[in-house]
Amino acid sequence: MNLKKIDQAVLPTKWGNFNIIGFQEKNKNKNHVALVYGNIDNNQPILVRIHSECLTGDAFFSLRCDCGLQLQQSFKKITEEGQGILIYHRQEGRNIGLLNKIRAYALQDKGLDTVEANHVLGFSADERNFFSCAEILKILNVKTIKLLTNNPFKIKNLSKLGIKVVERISLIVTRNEKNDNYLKTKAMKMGHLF
Ligand SMILES: Nc1nc2c(ncn2[C@@H]2O[C@H](COP(=O)(O)OP(=O)(O)OP(=O)(O)O)[C@@H](O)[C@H]2O)c(=O)[nH]1
Repeated sequence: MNLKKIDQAVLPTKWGNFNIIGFQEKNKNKNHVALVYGNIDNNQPILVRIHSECLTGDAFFSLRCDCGLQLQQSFKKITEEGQGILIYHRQEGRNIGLLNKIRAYALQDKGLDTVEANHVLGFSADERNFFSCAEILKILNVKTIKLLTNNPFKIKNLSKLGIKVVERISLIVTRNEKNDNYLKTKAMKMGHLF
């Protein structure tokens, strides 16, 4: 195991009380969190959202992406389900980091799309991995899940890491003129299903 569970506490949110659990990667100063709702019954597939960090969308209400609204929808769907887990996946900007994401935004302001901008900066379109997410689920004794995502790549990756995804549940948010190109590029070049 590469992850160590640090501690947990109640986190009251506007959707209800979650249990926030902190994890630390061994040998690295990197942390992850899982928010657990309800009494997890591991005899059935658990509703899970793996939400990749997006400071601009999640905290600053950016309209450039769909991240913030997807995060809110995830809280809502998990509480409506009565149980579920939201993993906040600390790989900002599809794992190029915040400063490179700002560089990528600057290139997009000049006309490149999100994939082209990553390439110009020397990255692949998606630099993420899901090792820590699979490990968190295993630590929580969860092996079979229903995943909230539009991205089949996540399902493929989790399956390779021993997590069985029995259902994909879409997270469709309202488009606006600022995120329209981003969402079109994700559908056309990155295989997202909208
Ligand atoms: N490199 C880069 N990252 C971005 C950009 N816009 C958003 N992100 C990051 O993209 C990540 C979210 O990935 P998305 O491709 O939007 O969605 P996903 O997680 O693959 O799929 P969903 O499960 O449907 O949300 C977050 O880490 C964001 O910070 C961008 O223009 N460039």
